[in-house]
Amino acid sequence: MTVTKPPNLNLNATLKENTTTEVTKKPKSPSFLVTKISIFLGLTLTHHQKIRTSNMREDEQQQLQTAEELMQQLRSKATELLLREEWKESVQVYTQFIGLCQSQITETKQEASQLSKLKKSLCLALSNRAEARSRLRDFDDALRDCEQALKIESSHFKALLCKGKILLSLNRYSMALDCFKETLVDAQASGSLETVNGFLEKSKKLEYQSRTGALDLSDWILNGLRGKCPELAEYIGAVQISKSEISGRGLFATKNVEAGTLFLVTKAIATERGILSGENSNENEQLVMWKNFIDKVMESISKRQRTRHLISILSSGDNEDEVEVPDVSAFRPEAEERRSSNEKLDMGKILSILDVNSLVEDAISAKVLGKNKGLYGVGLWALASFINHSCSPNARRVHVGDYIIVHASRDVKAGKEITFAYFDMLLPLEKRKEMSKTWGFHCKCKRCKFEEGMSSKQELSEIEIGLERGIDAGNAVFRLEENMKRWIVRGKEKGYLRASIWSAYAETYGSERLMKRWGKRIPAAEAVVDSVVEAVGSDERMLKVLIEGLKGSSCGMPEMERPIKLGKGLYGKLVKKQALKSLLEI
Ligand SMILES: C[S@@+](CC[C@H](N)C(=O)[O-])C[C@H]1O[C@@H](n2cnc3c(N)ncnc32)[C@H](O)[C@@H]1O
Repeated sequence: MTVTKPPNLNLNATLKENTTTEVTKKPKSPSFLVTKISIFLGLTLTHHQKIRTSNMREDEQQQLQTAEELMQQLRSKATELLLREEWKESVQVYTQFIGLCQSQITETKQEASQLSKLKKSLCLALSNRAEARSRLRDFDDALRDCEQALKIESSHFKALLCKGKILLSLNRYSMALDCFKETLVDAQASGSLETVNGFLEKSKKLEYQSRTGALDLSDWILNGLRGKCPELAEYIGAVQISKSEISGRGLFATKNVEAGTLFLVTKAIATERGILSGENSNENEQLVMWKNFIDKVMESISKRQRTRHLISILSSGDNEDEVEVPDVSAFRPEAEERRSSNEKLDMGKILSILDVNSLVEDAISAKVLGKNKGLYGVGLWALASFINHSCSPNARRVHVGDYIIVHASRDVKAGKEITFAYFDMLLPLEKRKEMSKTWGFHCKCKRCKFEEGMSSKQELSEIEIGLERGIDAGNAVFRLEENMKRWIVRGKEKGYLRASIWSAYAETYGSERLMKRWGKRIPAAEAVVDSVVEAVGSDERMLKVLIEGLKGSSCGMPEMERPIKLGKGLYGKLVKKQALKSLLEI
């Protein structure tokens, strides 16, 4: 919406000084405010100049009248700005109005009827300022405005409606639901029944989702991910934060779950997205995106005490084993707001925290639903930041809009640490070491420890080097399989080594020529896929091999169950079986 500012109202410049005027501060005297505000706003000065020059001459009545006139002008300016969606300026003018109104109430003698009129005006102004503040995503202050308005009039329709909307934005669904229920009383009279019912439905749906984790994105997915992303609710499943053997703290399952089960759904503290110019994308493009991302995080910290607190408990990479282990309940949207701001959080620390915890949405180990191709995204998700990396992960992340959904990519037992891959784990040890180095750590996962123990095996490095130099993929697979028999490698460990040269397996199973030559001397694709999935969880590339194999055979229903299970590990329980089939194109 393009709008021009009203004439004579250079609010940005003139009101700067007043932007910090808070309703909680002690109100200034009416005459002081009247004069000051009039000058700032360039309103009808003659009256107020009179007040200033003949301060003592004017009687109280005249002052009241003047204040009333000024309040009227302020109110209409603020309303005009609100309608123009000039939120910041509207907050500023409402702040002036509210200050004046409060001082009229507390510091001047008013008749009962006049006092009640003033209180009504104050309530409305507080509700309107809350609306403008919430549009600026200044939710803490907006909520305070609503609460102040509701202290004056507990059933004030606009304040309740605005409070409900803010609570929804803060993902406090059950509180929002209660709030909207209260607005029902006056909704009919104010002609807003339909709006209120819409909000009621929405909060009911989200409250249920956040309690049960029951998400169903089937329709949206079957519809080709077109249109707006579905609305999601934050959800925390059977998880807790504890000390990790990998490093510092980690997230742990508190009960046995099967592949596909949701662990958590959380909204980003901030995200930044942009289209990079593909292979030619230069460092500058990414730097600009990161700068914007950091700005957004900073803004969020400055506006919300809770964000500040949550960020302050994330790892900055230093002394990770000594930092406190927070309770997972601190991440529930309805958790008590922390009012204290004694957390030390300077710019240097914030940058380290972002460095350690930010995730790139379209990493190979993540799934992004409903986003244009080529869109690069980075974000910070507080609770997901406690998930350590593993090269044999048991969870995956799916990105939908600003939400991250973390689910089990294979069955997970109670008490096990939940891990996902920060980078591609279908690579040999040395390549993965290089990747973890760029993340600033030396990977201590079970698979890396096992493969480090195998590094003395000359044959293994010969296979890897051979592959880099372009030896026949089938030959590499054959050699690894034969060597594993000799080394007596079993179970999951077989899966680890196979995962390390997965590209050779995929190439072999996908090539008629290679299968003709090696097919009878290497294990069947399904058995290899099963062992790799068991070791490192579901991945699209294994699914591809499986589906290609199935397409080539006349498969019956039992064979379909395998890709469906793999698909669940990939997409979680976000999609019903039918939608999953169409997603997998089977
Ligand atoms: C997003 S945080 C994960 C949570 C972190 N452990 C904590 O206590 O807050 C990422 C940091 O955890 C540590 N980390 C994660 N995965 C690891 C791994 N596989 N091996 C060693 N350190 C790891 C690294 O210090 C990394 O910078």
